[in-house]
Amino acid sequence: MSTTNGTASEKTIYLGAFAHCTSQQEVEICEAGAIGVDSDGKIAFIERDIGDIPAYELCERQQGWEKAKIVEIKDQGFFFPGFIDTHIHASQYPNSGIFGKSTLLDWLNTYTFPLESSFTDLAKAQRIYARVVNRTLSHGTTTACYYATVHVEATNLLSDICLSKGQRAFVGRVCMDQLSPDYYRDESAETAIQATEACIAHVGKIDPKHHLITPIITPRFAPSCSEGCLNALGKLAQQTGLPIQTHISENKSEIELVAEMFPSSKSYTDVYDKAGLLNAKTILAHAVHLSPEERALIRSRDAKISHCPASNTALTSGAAPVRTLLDEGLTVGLGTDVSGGYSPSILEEARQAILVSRHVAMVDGDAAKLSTEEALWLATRGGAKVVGLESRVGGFEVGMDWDAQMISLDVVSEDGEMDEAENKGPVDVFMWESWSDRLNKWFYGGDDRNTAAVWVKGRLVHTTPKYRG
Ligand SMILES: O=c1[nH]c(=O)c2nc[nH]c2[nH]1
Ligand SMILES: [Zn+2]
Repeated sequence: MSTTNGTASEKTIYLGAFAHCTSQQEVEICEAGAIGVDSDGKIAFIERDIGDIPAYELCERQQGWEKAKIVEIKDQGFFFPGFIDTHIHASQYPNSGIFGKSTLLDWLNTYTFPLESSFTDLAKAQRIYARVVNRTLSHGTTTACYYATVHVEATNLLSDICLSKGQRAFVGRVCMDQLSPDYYRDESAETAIQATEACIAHVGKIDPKHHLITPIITPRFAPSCSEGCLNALGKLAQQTGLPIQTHISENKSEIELVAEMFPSSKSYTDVYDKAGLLNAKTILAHAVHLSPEERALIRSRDAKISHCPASNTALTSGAAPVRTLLDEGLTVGLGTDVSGGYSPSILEEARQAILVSRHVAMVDGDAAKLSTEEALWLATRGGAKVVGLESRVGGFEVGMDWDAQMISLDVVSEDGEMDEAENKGPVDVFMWESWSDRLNKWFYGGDDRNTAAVWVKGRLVHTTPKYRG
């Protein structure tokens, strides 16, 4: 049962192992836990060592929880916070995996603009957006920062779909009034602003308090926006207090283009800063080739970074220096950047973050390597900070929302057999592994077949047959 504001209506106690990041370097694994979630979808209590206490006794122990529903992990799995995708193009989902040998600027013209321009067709938009929301939920993404297209109706449809399916989402109508094809662009800065305001007004009607859906101001990137458009979007951000998302410093040709197009700006970052688009609610995707001065400016404005390693590798954009970004105190999360990135899975993105950090380490030294714990931190707590929701999601603490996933692992029996009908996941557990080993096996080998169930604000938004709640 869900209420209109997208929260659970039944008190529930989640029983079994749970894991979450307690710092950038540490994952707490609790083998026998109990997490009580109230009717608003908020965590009301956490018990860390319930031992063999039966479920009914647990309910009686907590005043007012006698009739609570119990959801128990029955295999060797664990609860984990939902993932946060800080940068994904919902409209590009059908192009996942289609990029050939292209690099950013020809990729946009060859693959991306033709697909995005077709979102005048609302039936097509409905089909694609329903699919991408289902798919990301099935991979455990409880919060997503979406780019839609320039089309107001289709962008509003994406907001409607996220709301009805219960995914927490930031939905951006893309602004692009220059250097874009004639068949796909805003006529002028004024029309870009009007269309953005129309999308903001729509969310104001369907979710006025932004319980789940928040509009996000979205200049595509500096080359596709005139100075007038950037300035007007900066003003709109200031008037509304809404967050901002854009791309920065992804590819060397793009950076040269920005320098040519904005000769009075000191850097790519300065273009956004001058327009009033660089503040604590700004999400900058990629940030591969930033200079030390640009990183210092971003830090001073408290703007956030979405690291998109799969996309950066696929489009040969470069390897973002994540260790440097973190050491300098910048806030970083992960973005799938579908369809520059080929996968809608943040777990896959976290693995890619680790592998890319190895490539950086081969040049810069071992300190550049990210650990499993750090990658999981970026996927949850880091992402939560990037979207300004760190007090509500990304971990398990009293008062936070129950945005969570149930991870299930298949257990190989004593004789080496498995019930193939029941066990279809990619990760086998032999029961001699430590909990930390199990977490690593899921991290490197797992996929959506391990994501048995997903909740947002306590509302069950995705299940597989593995879920027996
Ligand atoms: O990865 C990217 N995807 C895009 O759609 C885009 N547009 C501008 N710059 C971009 N980078
Ligand atoms: Zn992108």
